[in-house]
Amino acid sequence: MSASVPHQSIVELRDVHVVHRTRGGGMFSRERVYALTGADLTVRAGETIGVVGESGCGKSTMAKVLVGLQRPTSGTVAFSGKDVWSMNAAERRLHIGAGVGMIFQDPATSLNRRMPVRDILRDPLDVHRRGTRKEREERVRELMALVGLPRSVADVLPSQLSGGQRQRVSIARALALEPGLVIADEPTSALDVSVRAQILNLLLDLKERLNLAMVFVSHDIQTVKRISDRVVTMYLGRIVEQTPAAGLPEVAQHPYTRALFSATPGLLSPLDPIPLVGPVPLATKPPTGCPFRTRCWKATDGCAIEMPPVRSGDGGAGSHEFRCYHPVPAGSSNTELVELARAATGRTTPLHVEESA
Ligand SMILES: Nc1ncnc2c1ncn2[C@@H]1O[C@H](COP(=O)(O)OP(=O)(O)OP(=O)(O)O)[C@@H](O)[C@H]1O
Repeated sequence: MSASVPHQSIVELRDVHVVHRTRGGGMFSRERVYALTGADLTVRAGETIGVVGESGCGKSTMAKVLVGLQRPTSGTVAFSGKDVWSMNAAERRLHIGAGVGMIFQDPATSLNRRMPVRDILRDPLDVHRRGTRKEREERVRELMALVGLPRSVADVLPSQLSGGQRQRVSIARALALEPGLVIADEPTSALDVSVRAQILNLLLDLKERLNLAMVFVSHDIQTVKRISDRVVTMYLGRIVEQTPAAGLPEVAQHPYTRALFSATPGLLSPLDPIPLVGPVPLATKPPTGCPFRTRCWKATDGCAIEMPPVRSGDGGAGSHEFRCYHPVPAGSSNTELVELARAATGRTTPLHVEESA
């Protein structure tokens, strides 16, 4: 994105690819899974970026790259301007660990089951040698108060806590070293519906109070739209669009973003999904050119030749970009797009039906 946005960048991904090698092509051969392809993303101080896309499109892979848990196959990941994968492991841990905190989907598996809450929270402070022992104990108490955990749970194990309390521990741990950025990968989806709103509100409150930047990965598109400044749409390992959240879905110009949002209950009334053709291709065999062309009602033969270059969208210089040869005119109504897609494809099947095909 352009340099016209005033905030300082915390993390920058440049042309990042993640390719996994997996068994699947027979006993002795390995298949390549293209989990992330050519990702460019800048996360700036204080902003909230929502990441959306269907299952398997690479959201978690990108989240792990952003927090230094996944080494890219190629491309650069720079924290505060420094390429972290050119550092040695110890330098990288120190550099990233202090700057970025990660909140995982399921606190039942992401917290050390043998450690009491106090030790879980003190661990990052010990590793990073923050303050004296007494100061670390004081910081643990502060963190517990920050996330609304009673002092009485300091000595209990995660298994003795409720799901909501466990996620509060994860949030406190992610904030232990006062990072400028928190990556939250589906932070509420493993929780009971009754506590989801509390945890989300806690995160938003902390974000404001501590002036954190946040990358929020979620299938809950309505929430993503509500809480984000910017929304990144991914499809088959690619970032296909970045838009300002305000004005979504009409501001979006990539046909996939419009289709995804049109299939989201609660955003448009009545729900009127844009029909798409066929299933999502396999991540082992992504199409040539634009990855969405096999399902897109606007695709032409030219879309198969190469990935469309980045174009600026009408949603604001520096904050709206997409990669498409045949973008939707900004402001097009959903009804208009549904009619065009039906006419072009002869299909009426909505996205969420195709997803399970
Ligand atoms: N360790 C791995 N080995 C092989 N393939 C992997 C590995 N991790 C992820 N993948 C594959 O990479 C692709 C992207 O996965 P990723 O988990 O990033 O998607 P996602 O958008 O987060 O999905 P979901 O919304 O279901 O969590 C998928 O095809 C997935 O199966």
